[in-house]
Amino acid sequence: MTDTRATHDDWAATAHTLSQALPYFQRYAGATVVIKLGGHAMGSDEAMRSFARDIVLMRHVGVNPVIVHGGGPMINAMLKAQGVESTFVGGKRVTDAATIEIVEMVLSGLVGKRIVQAIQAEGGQAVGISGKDARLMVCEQTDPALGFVGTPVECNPGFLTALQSTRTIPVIAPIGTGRAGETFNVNGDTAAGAIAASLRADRLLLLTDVSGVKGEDGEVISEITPEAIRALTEDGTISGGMIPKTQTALDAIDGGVRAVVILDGRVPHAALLELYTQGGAGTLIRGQR
Ligand SMILES: Nc1ncnc2c1ncn2[C@@H]1O[C@H](COP(=O)(O)OP(=O)(O)O)[C@@H](O)[C@H]1O
Ligand SMILES: CC(=O)N[C@@H](CCC(=O)OP(=O)(O)O)C(=O)O
Repeated sequence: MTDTRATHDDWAATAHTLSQALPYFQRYAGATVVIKLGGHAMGSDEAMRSFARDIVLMRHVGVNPVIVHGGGPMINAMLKAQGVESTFVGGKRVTDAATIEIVEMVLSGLVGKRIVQAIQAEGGQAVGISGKDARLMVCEQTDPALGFVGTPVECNPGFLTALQSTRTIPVIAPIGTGRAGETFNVNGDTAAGAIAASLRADRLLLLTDVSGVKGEDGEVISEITPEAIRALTEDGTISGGMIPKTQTALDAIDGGVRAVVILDGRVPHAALLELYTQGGAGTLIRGQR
C-alpha cells in the first residue's frame, strides 16, 4: 500500500514537472536551436542514448534542433594508433594532408553516424552530413601555419531549413570544402557558430566537459559580456579549448544568434535543463536581439 502511494507521488511529481515546462515548450516552439556536442561531452553509450532521446523530445515539441559535433578525442585515438602526434595552436589542430584524411574519416564516418543511429533508435529521423554536402560550409584557409584548417565563409541555411520541413534532424561533421574543392578541418565550435549565425538561431548550446566559463577564482560565471570575454582571454584565464568556444560565442552573436550558452554536456539532460527549466546552468552570452 505504502509502495503504491510512493509511486503515485512520484507520478504526480513527474506530471507537475511536465506541467511546469509548458511556458518553455511554448517559448521554444518553432525555434531553431543549434547544439554543439563536443568530443569530451559524448561519453558512454548510455549518455549518448540520453542525449539522443532529449533531441527527439525537442523535435516533438516543435523545436528545430541542428546538431554539430566534434570528436577531438576520437581523432586523437585514431592518429595515435597510426603513430601520428598532433599539435594544437589556439585550440586548433595543425592539420597536414595525411591528418585531414583521418579527421574526415573519424568525424563523418564514425562519430556522426553514431549520433545519427542514437537519434533514430529513439524514434527520430536524422541525417549525417558534413560541411562538404550541399556546400553547407565553404571555407578559406585559416592560417597557412595550421595547414588544412578552414574558416567558414559561406553556409547554406536553405538546405537545413528544407530538412526541417521534413522534421529531419541534421547531424553535421565540422569538415568544410574550399572553393577549389579542398577539404578543410574546422574546429567544431567554429562550425557550430557559423551554422547558427547563418540560421539566425534562437539558441546555440555548446556542450562541453566543464560547467561553464570559469573566472580567475575558478568559479563558473553565469552570464558574461563580450568585454569580459576579451579581458579574460587577454590575461590567459580563458585558454586552450575554451578560446574557440568563447570566440564562437562572440562571432555567433555578431552574426545574429539570440543567445549562446556554454554548459556541461556530461550532466544528464543538460540541453533539456537549459531550455525547459529555470535550472539552466552554464555560462550565458546574450545577443542583441
Ligand atoms: N576559463 C576557462 N573556463 C573553463 N574551461 C577552460 C577555461 N580555460 C580553458 N579551459 C579548458 O577548456 C576545455 C574545454 O575545451 P575542449 O577540451 O576543446 O572541449 P570540447 O571537446 O568539448 O570542445 C576545458 O576542459 C578546460 O580545460
Ligand atoms: C581545426 C580543429 O581543431 N578541428 C577539430 C575538429 C573536431 C573538434 O572540434 O572536436 P571537439 O569539439 O571534440 O574538440 C580537431 O581536429 O580536433
